[in-house]
Amino acid sequence: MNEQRMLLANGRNGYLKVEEEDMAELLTIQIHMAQKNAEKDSEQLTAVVTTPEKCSGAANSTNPLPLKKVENMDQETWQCLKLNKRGPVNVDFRNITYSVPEGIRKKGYKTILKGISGECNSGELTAIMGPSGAGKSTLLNILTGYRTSSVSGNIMINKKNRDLRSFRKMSCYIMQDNHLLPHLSVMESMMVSANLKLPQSMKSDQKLKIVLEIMGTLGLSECKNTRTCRLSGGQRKRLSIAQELVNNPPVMFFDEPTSGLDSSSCFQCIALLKSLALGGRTIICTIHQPSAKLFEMFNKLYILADGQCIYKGKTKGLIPFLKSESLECPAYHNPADFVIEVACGEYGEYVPKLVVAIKGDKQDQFQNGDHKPINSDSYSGLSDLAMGKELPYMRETDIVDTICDTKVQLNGKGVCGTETTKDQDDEDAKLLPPHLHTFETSCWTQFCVLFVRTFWSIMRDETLTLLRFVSCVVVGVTIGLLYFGIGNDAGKVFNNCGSLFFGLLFIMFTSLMPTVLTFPLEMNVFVKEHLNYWYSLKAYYLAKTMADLPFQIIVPIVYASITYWMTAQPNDLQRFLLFLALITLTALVSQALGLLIAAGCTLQVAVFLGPITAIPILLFSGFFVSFKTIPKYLQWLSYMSYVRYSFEGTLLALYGNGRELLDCDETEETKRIQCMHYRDPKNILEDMDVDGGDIYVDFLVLLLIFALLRLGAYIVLRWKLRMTK
Ligand SMILES: Nc1ncnc2c1ncn2[C@@H]1O[C@H](COP(=O)(O)OP(=O)(O)OP(=O)(O)O)[C@@H](O)[C@H]1O
Repeated sequence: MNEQRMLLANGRNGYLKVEEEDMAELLTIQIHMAQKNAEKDSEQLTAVVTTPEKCSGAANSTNPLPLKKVENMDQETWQCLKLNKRGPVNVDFRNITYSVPEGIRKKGYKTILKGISGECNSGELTAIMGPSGAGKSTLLNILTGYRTSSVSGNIMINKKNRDLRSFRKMSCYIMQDNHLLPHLSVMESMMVSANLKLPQSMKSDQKLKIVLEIMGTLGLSECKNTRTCRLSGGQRKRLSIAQELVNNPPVMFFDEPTSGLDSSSCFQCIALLKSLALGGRTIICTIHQPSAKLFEMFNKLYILADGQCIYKGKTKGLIPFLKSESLECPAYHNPADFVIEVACGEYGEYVPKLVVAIKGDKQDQFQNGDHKPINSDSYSGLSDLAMGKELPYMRETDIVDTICDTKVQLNGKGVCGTETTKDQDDEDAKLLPPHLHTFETSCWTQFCVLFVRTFWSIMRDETLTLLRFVSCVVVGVTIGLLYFGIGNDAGKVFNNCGSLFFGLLFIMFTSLMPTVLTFPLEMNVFVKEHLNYWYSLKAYYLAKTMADLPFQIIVPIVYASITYWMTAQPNDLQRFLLFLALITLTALVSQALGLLIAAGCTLQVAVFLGPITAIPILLFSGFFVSFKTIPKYLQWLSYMSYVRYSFEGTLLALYGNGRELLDCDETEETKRIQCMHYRDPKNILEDMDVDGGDIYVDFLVLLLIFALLRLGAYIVLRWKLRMTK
């Protein structure tokens, strides 16, 4: 009775007949793939469900089985939503408890999940529901493996203990906020995903075919050239799903997939999840309060109230279950609303009663189905693994058994069914064959793909990139005009030092602030993609910093070239090149500082902290207060100020190394004395307190600070990733 049979007729107006007792009475899906252009690029997935909205809960089994009409959906497209050549992946969790420290001093503990258990099977769409604060997102984060610390209990994959790394590889987590890079088009975003998530050995045209198929199926072909920042909420959601679908993961998690969508888009979204589940995947999502129409599309429900499970089982079993506990859903009332009201205590203190009831003998009655996954073809990867062969495209699900078996063989005892802890995960990871831990592509490929993506993102960020260039030209010309031709004038030495210092200050802020402003936003995308196993932190960090390098170099070079000649600094190539190098190095150090601040803070904190850190750096740079006049107990701060080395180096580059005497045109007696004093560049260096300095030491120290800041930013990023767990 519970078998699913899908009959697909080839051709544009094929009919898909799905027989499934569980869902037969609940919905009639009509997936309409409208063809808008000759190449089928504009296919739009629209789905219409007709379902009784009354609070019947249980299905009427005498109804004739509905015929699902699929228009314009050829077999190839349907295949795209199907999970081929995979065994089912069932996720079981037992006795999950999660506590967090509570209170300002964190002395107490708050238990958010209180020993809950359940199972999510392949071929099913499971909804985790409950009132706000019930613990839905927490449970989802634990199931996905995004949260591992302070969690106790067992999570099992196909009845065997979960190995976190390999599970991450075979699953994906689509978060509530669709974190996408705004300046990439839909097609480009998809190709980045394909190039990172599909095996390196796969040919480009094959990857393109997969991408086009998925885009067509999810109705994204029409907007393939649209930048993601211009997509609608529904399109953004579909793009997030499409990106993860590229490698055909058998387990997909969604956090509030319908949030922010209108009712039609909500319906399209859940219809899509349903299609993915029908394709053989295990689909688990949290949902707040679905409409009756959406509610009935779910195969299974897992309802939480105050961290405890008050119902788990088939959707159609909910109303009979509540009825058996004397909770009668009023006629024409949405069952989803009703159960949330019950969970909130609107009908009295029913939660403890329901918790006990669903834990007891009633769970079998409502929970288990007679579920049978669609794809039961099994694949034994064990022999391949044993032979050290590379496993073919996306067979992780099949590897699940192998992983556990391998562990059992390796450690000589069964580890399945033991408590899942972070240490355990780490321990397990060590036991696994190394190639199962790795990403689909090599570190070099990841770097190349991410480098190109970051480079184009910066190029297309017209506002910021253009602003950086325009401001450097405008400020450069303004400074040039303000201090025009003073570089060789002994009477205007201090004005010249002021122009040099202002140049460093300008370069410092134009490098620091864009990084501080943009990096925290990018972090969300990075965390999502990294945790979904697209690429390593190493590859990302290298690509990110290298792609920004040309911009960090060009801006100071343009600025320095304009001001150097306009302010008539010495006509000497060596001095000019040293000046350029120092300005550029200052820009790089500032960017590294911005990166460190942005990596460790939220956007709000970073925006505040960025300019604030600049104050002591500038104060102790030697321009406002000379080193000798700084109180002894504060002098160490001067060594920390990288602008001190930049400024000292700049003065040495321009006035040091045996520069000829400067011009002096002063006629006024008092000024002439000072002017004659500063004709000798040595006196300038002496009075600026840099005469004992060495320009090459300045370069070395700047390079050292740059390296330390970059390393610091990497460590902070790594630490932050750990903290998210
Ligand atoms: N790190 C934490 N420290 C303290 N309390 C926390 C922490 N994380 C979660 N909580 C609390 O745990 C409870 C469950 O949070 P969770 O985000 O899982 O709820 P939810 O059911 O997803 O709610 P919503 O539907 O409103 O998003 C909330 O009361 C929340 O305040």
